[in-house]
Amino acid sequence: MKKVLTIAGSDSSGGAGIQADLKTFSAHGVFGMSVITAVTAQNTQGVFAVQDITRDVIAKQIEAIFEDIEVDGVKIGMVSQVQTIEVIAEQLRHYAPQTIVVDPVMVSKSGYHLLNPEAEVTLIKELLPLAMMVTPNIPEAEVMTKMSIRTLKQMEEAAKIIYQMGAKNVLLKGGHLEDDSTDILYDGREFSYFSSSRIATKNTHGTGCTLSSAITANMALGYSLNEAVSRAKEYITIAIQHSLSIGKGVGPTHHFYTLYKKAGLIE
Ligand SMILES: Nc1ncnc2c1ncn2[C@@H]1O[C@H](COP(=O)(O)OP(=O)(O)O)[C@@H](O)[C@H]1O
Ligand SMILES: Cc1ncc(COP(=O)(O)O)c(N)n1
Repeated sequence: MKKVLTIAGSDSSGGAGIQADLKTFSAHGVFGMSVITAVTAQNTQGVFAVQDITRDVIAKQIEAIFEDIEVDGVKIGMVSQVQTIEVIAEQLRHYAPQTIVVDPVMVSKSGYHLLNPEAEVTLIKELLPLAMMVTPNIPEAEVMTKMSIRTLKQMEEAAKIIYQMGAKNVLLKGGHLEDDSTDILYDGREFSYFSSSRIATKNTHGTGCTLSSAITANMALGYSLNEAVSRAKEYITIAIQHSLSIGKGVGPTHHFYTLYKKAGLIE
């Protein structure tokens, strides 16, 4: 069985972060492991407190996994602070796993700064050069490039700038634009487009976490980069189509719709 690691924050409400990542891994039939960078007190309505995990405990979690288990893919989500990023980068340079997907999580859908703004530069400098792929959403790409992004043309321009920052591939997600949800992949030579109709729902908590985990799982399973993104896009689209109205705010996606359907557990 393929073994995949998420390095990210915990979301107590189970919709985003570590919890979304592990559910996505399970739904893909890969074995999920986790390094927790921060514990958030969070639900569908907001983030109410964050406890960062110390540098030493993050280092030890990574060491415990890599010294014992072969890792087929790594996904990085919420990294919170400068020292968190530095220790992750240091450890990953040492263990050098083949596939690293970086989701540059900055601000939650509810508006909370999950990444200290002072750490934005560190994330770009330390993590992008290690990344097989980086998956910014539009607001994150705007912070990274300092440009305003409203059109597909501007998404392409931004993807080129982010590529120059060191990631081998850039997947710029279009979930925050108004038209169809088109994600653009740039590999330094050409663009590929992954499109779906916009689904009318407020329940998109954890969509970015889910997409990057699905890409990582598919890459670990041996799919090519383009296939991995295409399958992940299909997965997130179904997960949003069948998202769950849990809680009073922005509800989570449905990770097991396809599995339940196949097993005849739902109509
Ligand atoms: N309303 C929607 N309908 C269809 N796809 C969506 C919708 N919202 C987001 N997506 C897709 O979900 C994935 C996550 O995108 P996005 O919401 O931009 O990221 P983030 O969760 O990081 O803000 C992308 O593939 C995007 O195209
Ligand atoms: C621990 C953690 N990691 C990531 C997100 C981003 O998810 P979203 O953009 O859907 O709020 C989150 N809310 N919490």
